[in-house]
Amino acid sequence: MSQSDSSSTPTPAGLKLDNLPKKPQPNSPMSRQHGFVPYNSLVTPLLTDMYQVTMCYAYWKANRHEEHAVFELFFRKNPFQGEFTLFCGLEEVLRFVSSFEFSKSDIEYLETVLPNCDPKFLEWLADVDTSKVTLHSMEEGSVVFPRLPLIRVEGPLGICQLLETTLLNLTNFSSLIATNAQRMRLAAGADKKLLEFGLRRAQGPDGAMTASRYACVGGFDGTSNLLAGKLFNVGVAGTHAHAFVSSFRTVADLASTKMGDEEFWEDVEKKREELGFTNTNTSELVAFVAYAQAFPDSFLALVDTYDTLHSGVPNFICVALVLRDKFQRKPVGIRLDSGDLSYLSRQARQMFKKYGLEKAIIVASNDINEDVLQSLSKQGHEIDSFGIGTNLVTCQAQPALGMVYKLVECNGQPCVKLSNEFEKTTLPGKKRVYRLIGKDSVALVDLMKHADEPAPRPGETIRCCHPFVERKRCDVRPSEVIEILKPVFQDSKVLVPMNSVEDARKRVQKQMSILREDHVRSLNPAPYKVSISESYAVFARELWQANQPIELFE
Ligand SMILES: Nc1ncnc2c1ncn2[C@@H]1O[C@H](COP(=O)(O)OP(=O)(O)OP(=O)(O)O)[C@@H](O)[C@H]1O
Ligand SMILES: O=P(O)(O)OC[C@H]1O[C@H](OP(=O)(O)OP(=O)(O)O)[C@H](O)[C@@H]1O
Ligand SMILES: O=C(O)c1cccnc1
Ligand SMILES: [Mg+2]
Repeated sequence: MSQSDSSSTPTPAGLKLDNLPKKPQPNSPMSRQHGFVPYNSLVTPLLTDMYQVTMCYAYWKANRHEEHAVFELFFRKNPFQGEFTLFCGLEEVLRFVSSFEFSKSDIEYLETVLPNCDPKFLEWLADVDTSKVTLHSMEEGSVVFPRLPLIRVEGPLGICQLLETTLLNLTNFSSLIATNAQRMRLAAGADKKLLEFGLRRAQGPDGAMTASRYACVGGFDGTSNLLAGKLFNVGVAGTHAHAFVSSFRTVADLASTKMGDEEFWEDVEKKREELGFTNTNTSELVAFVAYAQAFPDSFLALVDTYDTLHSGVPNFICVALVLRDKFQRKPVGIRLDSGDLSYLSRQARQMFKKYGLEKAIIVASNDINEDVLQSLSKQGHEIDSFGIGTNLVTCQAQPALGMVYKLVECNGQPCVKLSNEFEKTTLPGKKRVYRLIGKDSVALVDLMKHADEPAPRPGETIRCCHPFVERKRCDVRPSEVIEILKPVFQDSKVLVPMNSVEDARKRVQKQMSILREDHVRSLNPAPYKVSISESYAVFARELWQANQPIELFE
């Protein structure tokens, strides 16, 4: 398998999409300050729903656009019937927020969409920036749970409102993909190589780039997507397709039957006779020789074009033995792309052992998903590496994560949204979030407190209440307390390092290791506790009650 990998962290400037440049506005104080721009040139203030701009206009008309607002971004249910989620997309959010400004042509377009609006609003909009916006966030790659604020956005109401859709767009899919990838990693086992093969099936170019990047954050080892390799500095790898095998017919299709000055093809044919593989497909054997001539130290053959066990694997063995024994080169292995992957991988391994090729690697692909990985792990198999495309990048098992962005405070007053479904009721007011860690470095509970309550301290007994079910409470005495919602953007400055994929991937591994096994198992996992302090519980309940009209029955 041809592979490349590099671990150095690229500079932000080096990460710009070469072929889709979004140049910062030349005179913008923001862009001058950071030079951070989103990877994707479509990520601009106009990549939003129209209602954000119309609401902003109405706030402006009511002279409320400068009122101080606090919004929180969160989701209500973990995806894939699981009990954990990986939070991702922060870096692109920071790139977006720090370069936020409407271009002249954006404003001209908005004028056509809102022809009757006061021109002074558009003048105001043309000057809008995020210098008065503050962001607190979970780290990229954090393990997170329902109802926790993942990003808190504070600042002028009109401007914070304008950020909603884009922030959701940038966090929903990246978090979903990273979570999907991590679930596949758990199902496959830590020792397997996982490769993302989904570019051809992804939801357009940006879906593909996001999937390649966050699959690697979530635990994949690399991707077949070369542009992702270049831009995100992730490992790339690949084998070959059926077209390569079926394009060859006879030995005349080889430019030469030799490798260097030595005969190659004849020796391979002799080997086939010697081993008694009389029925294998000769055109496939020719294709394998051609591939080995091009990649003598990374020869990996797709073996299912004609017949995996009666042609592909024996042909691979013939070429591999000649490569190794005559040329002292390194055959790598095979790829299985159809059939029973458990059975075929075990049969192939047995054949490899018989001919002294026991170290040859077996890559498997073909519509693999989390369930197939789980099932293969139970059945037993000899696969070293999985190539996974469609079901990873399209998140077939759940195509969207329901991240939302809700107003929790405005002009110093807490705000709520009530709902018949209690999960949809919002938690009002500005909150701080703590992860309480137990004796064995295991995460016990996440606790939300009102922003002006004192932080919990290690060693003290802390009463933790269920956000909605009053009788559900527990006491926790943590060994460690970590504040997990941290400042990331203030006074036009990004306050955290821009993560490389590798940093985020390491964070994912570290964070997964503090979760109890029962929260991550695939079948009926146990929910992780997300709780609120007693005093916050009293405050929230009073507010919910104050806002809920009381019906009169007669
Ligand atoms: N041992 C196994 N246990 C569970 N699932 C498997 C096993 N082997 C393969 N699979 C999965 O079963 C499905 C087989 O799909 P399908 O029937 O379309 O493939 P195929 O007929 O083997 O190959 P193709 O149609 O591509 O020639 C795939 O999703 C594959 O990942
Ligand atoms: O199955 P996925 O998880 O999406 O992995 C990627 C697939 O893409 C390639 O073939 P393609 O599907 O294009 O053709 P094939 O089905 O005929 O092999 C490859 O051989 C894999 O089967
Ligand atoms: O390199 C491969 O084998 C590959 C890449 C993309 C899709 N399917 C297979
Ligand atoms: Mg396929």
